Amino acid sequence: MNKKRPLYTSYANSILLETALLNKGTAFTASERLEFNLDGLLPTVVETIDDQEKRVYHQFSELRNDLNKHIFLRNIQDTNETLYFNMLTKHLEEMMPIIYTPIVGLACQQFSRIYRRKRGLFLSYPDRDKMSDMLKNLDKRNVKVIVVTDSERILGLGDQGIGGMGIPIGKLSLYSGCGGISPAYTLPIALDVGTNNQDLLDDPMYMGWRHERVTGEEYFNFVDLFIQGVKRRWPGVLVQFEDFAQGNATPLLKKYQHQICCFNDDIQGTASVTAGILLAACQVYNSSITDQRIVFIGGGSAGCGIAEQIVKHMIKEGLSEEQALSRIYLFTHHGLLTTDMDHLLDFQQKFARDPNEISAWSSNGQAVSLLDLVRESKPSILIGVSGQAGLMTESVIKTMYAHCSKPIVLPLSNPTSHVEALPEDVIRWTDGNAIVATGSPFAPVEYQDMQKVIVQCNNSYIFPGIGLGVIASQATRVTDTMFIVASEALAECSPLVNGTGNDLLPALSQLREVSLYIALAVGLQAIEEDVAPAVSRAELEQNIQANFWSPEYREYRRKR
Ligand SMILES: O=C([O-])CC(=O)C(=O)O
Ligand SMILES: [Mg+2]
Repeated sequence: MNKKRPLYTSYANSILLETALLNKGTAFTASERLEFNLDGLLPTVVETIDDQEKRVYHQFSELRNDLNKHIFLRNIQDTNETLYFNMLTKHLEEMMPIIYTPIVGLACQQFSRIYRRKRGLFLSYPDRDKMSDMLKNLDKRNVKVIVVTDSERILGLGDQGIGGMGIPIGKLSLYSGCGGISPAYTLPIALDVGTNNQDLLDDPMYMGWRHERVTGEEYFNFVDLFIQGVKRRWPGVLVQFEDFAQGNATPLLKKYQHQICCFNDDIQGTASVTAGILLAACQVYNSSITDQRIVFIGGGSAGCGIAEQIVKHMIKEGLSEEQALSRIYLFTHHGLLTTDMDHLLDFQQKFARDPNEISAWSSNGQAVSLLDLVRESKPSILIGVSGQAGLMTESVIKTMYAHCSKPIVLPLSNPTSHVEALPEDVIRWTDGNAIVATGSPFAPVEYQDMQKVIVQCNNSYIFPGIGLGVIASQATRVTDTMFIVASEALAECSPLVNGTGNDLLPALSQLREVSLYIALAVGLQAIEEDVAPAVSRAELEQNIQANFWSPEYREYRRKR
């Protein structure tokens, strides 16, 4: 809902035009131009935001190169945020791949080369004694959502040093563009704890701290300084951890999820969207999540996060934990995880299988291969979270299909170059019978006379709605159950499930509606779990609407 009240500001002259959150450019009216000493600083004509949007969209459309398109959009964002989000919401499907996955990956890799202007906070380890000052220097009094990364695992691209800042910026664009959180309330943060990326360390243009990564106690103490500082500066703020390496992601989540309002998007957001897709697919097939057998390729924190959440849904649907776990197999670069392996990570333990159970599965007397596993365990669902291209080979998919006439195949690794299989291949290898969803966007696949839409199984379906729900309900914690209800809400939005269309998930252009729907479920759950003030459903709905920002200009008055 757009706030129609006038906005009072003491900024004037070119300062007003150079403040991206307030700038309206040629849309300042004649009386505002007089009031704010803007006469002469702008071309004569007074335009509407639609006029401006047409011009910038035309400029955008003239560009041929995706990275240049990204730079162009970021530039509009840095000069006029309202116009940027107005254009983004009008062309979400076209622009999402530019400001978000996959092109944002390239922008992170090239960050120090394409850098233009300041945005967000860079908190570097050598400045750790100045943490409070750095947080104070940012002149946003009312930050409600922070997305923070230490850039060690940017998408599937690994350590990008401070270049990882592109990710929090992109995620927060979706918070505002899809989740209706005003950009006045958002803050991207890069923790600069060094980089182990030698190319960056050797690059004379690299703009981060030229030092190997700080690790262990020093690292965790630094993150803690940051968290405590944020708690003092913006009490109650929602913190989204993004693209931390798996060795740190789970410990940080475990440490802080009961201390502050926070979540890890790669673990919990990815799990939630995947579970939502699986719930929807099960409903379409008239089966239950409890009937599925699932093989994961990759067993890192994201994969285990998905597995954890699937287990919770299975238990909710009546299985014991043991029964649920018996339906899940994790295959990593060490092979199928079994209890006799000595390098299992904490979060992998419960998914490890009894080696006796699988001892006869190998076809050549060696370790069980992925193909052996698929042949013997007969999965109905195959999930790729390996970060490695091509692991879902033709023989793997065909073997799966031989045992399951309607396979669900999710090659989720990002960006596009890291996908485990191309959707068109999976569809061909399964005679058009597979449901395929990917982490990065893919064009629809033509198969015989059908056009198959490839659903994007990306956490962007979930985190904007979680954020909106948390903010509107004033939740003080993000609980696991909020992600469970978010998945169920997402499944209810499935056009195939609710009979409004032929696709498994709503189009990206519907993300605003989806986020509103998820926010309500999340807010209700927060109230139910007593982590948010008790209000009626109607009041919560009202709060969600009141918090839902629309990228339109307001009338300005001078604050004296
Ligand atoms: O950013 C995305 O597209 C999804 C995500 O969180 C990741 O791959 O790390
Ligand atoms: Mg991520």
